[in-house]
Amino acid sequence: MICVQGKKHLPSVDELRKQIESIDKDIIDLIATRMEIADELAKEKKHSSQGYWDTGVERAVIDRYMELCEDVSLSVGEAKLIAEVILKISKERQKLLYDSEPSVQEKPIKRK
Ligand SMILES: O=C(O)C(=O)C[C@]1(C(=O)O)C=C[C@@H](O)C=C1
Repeated sequence: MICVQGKKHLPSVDELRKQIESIDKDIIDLIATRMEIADELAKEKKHSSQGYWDTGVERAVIDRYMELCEDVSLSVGEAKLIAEVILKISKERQKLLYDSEPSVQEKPIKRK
């Protein structure tokens, strides 16, 4: 709620849509940054001969989202759903990268 000259002013539909638009931009920026970091992680895991998916970490990510929702207006189910969608995208990208990025052994040795 916005106060104009001491009077309470209920935001209009347009104002609320503007707020949502701005938040959507932040969400996309943050998710894209998270995906870029997960891409890097996938490359590092491949270079150190680790598998690309880790179900233990995935469980911890979902639990983290479910705990984080306790302080905000999201239900546990909603937070879990968000975590699952993010993990689904992250894992698909990791698999693609893992399958395309050459491993240490496969990388050509640079000779001078
Ligand atoms: O922590 C990792 O090992 C990651 O690769 C990141 C991440 C994630 O996006 O949170 C992605 C795939 C794994 O299965 C688990 C977690």
